[in-house]
Amino acid sequence: MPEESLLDSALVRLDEAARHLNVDADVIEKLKYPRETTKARLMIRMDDGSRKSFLAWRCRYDDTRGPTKGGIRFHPDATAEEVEMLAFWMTFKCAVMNLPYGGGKGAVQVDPRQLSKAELERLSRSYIQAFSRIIGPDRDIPAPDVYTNSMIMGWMADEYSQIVGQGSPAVITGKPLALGGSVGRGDATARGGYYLVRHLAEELGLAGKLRIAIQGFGNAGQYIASLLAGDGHTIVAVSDSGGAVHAAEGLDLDALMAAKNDGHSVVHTAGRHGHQAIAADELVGVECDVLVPAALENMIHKHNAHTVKARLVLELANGPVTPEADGILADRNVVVLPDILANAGGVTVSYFEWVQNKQGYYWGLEEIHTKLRTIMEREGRAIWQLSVDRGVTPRTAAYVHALSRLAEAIEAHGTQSYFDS
Ligand SMILES: NC(=O)C1=CN([C@@H]2O[C@H](COP(=O)(O)OP(=O)(O)OC[C@H]3O[C@@H](n4cnc5c(N)ncnc54)[C@H](OP(=O)(O)O)[C@@H]3O)[C@@H](O)[C@H]2O)C=CC1
Ligand SMILES: O=C(O)CCC(=O)C(=O)O
Repeated sequence: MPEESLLDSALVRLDEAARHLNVDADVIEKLKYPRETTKARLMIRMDDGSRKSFLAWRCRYDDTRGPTKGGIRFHPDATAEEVEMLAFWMTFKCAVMNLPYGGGKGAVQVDPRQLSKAELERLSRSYIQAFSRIIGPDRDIPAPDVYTNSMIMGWMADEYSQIVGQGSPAVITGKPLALGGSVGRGDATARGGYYLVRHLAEELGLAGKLRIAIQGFGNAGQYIASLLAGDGHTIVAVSDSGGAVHAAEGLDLDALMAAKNDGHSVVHTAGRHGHQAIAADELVGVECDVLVPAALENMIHKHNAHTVKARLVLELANGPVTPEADGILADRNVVVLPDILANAGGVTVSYFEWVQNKQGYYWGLEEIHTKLRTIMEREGRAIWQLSVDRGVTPRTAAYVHALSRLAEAIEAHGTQSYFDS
């Protein structure tokens, strides 16, 4: 019997949502497969004069509701299957937030930490050369993801402009401000999750000062730490790819940020500031109120889900909890605010960036924050209510919420649609 693929494991959530909604079988058939996944081999010149090649992909999963949208990941373990699964999640995330987008994702199989800045720029430009016919401001709009950032988005936007012969900022989001980026995109992923938790605090039974554990200390992890610490909550544990540190009385965030800025792991702070090194997997089970996965997929699984002490799991990462772990957490009354809602602040502010690029008129930070908070609260409230009314987990409610919008769009296109080809 063939092994279950990564996408198959993500589709479990679609099947579950379909059980709670009366949708046509055609809709499910359409959402079960990616529309197109393109593979390329990027060849770049290294600083020592040698050539090196890297596998790369871009998947446009579904464009029924608008141009496909989703980040580009640079990671040594990236695969075509992972890209398709991430693009499937983007399809549902954009529908959850009612953004006029479908879902896409891209990746390069590379450890960018092994490249010089010049090599990284050549690789980023070469990605756009390979996929320039697939992306476009009204076709497929990339953005940052794991181990990519605004500098890389800037190089990519520049390369695309060179290819099409004109400035085209709306082709990519998460750009530097100087190239048409939006204020507020930097911390948007964390800020969206932060607004969501604040809005639902009463329903979630969260009151007073909370103890927070954060897995992953990059863009999403560092910003959520700052936002929650800013409200007086205590960050008791954090991890990165190098390990984890713990301090029951609270970690010194400045020391952690300084270590990351100097290129070290958070473990570098152990033995000082009251920080104690712990095994990376122990982070999932530390005593805390809120656990924030902000690293990679499948980090909370059937072998460690029973160790979770938190009352709430706020999924800033994509796919951090496996379907088996979901069941274990639900049985133990641990609430999971799911990725397609909890981390959707990033793509929402990307949408604001794209709108500003198209209209050529730029908003201030307060306006961005208000718009983001309004959408997070509106969709978060609707999903929470749906989960209460149907007696399902917030994850299933989020999928039901998104699926009803996707089904409506698929049906509205008719039966002879370009979107069926
Ligand atoms: N950036 C965005 O706009 C959005 C990101 N996301 C999701 O959020 C998650 C994090 O992305 P982002 O913060 O942007 O990525 P970053 O590249 O900024 O940070 C990733 C972090 O994860 C850490 N990490 C990697 N492997 C492990 C591991 N095995 N255990 C613990 N930590 C690990 C990295 O460690 P180290 O620092 O040592 O390299 C780094 O701190 C991903 O799932 C991404 O898809 C979701 C929505 C939007
Ligand atoms: O900002 C975006 O367009 C997409 C971000 C992303 O890749 C994600 O939400 O997983």
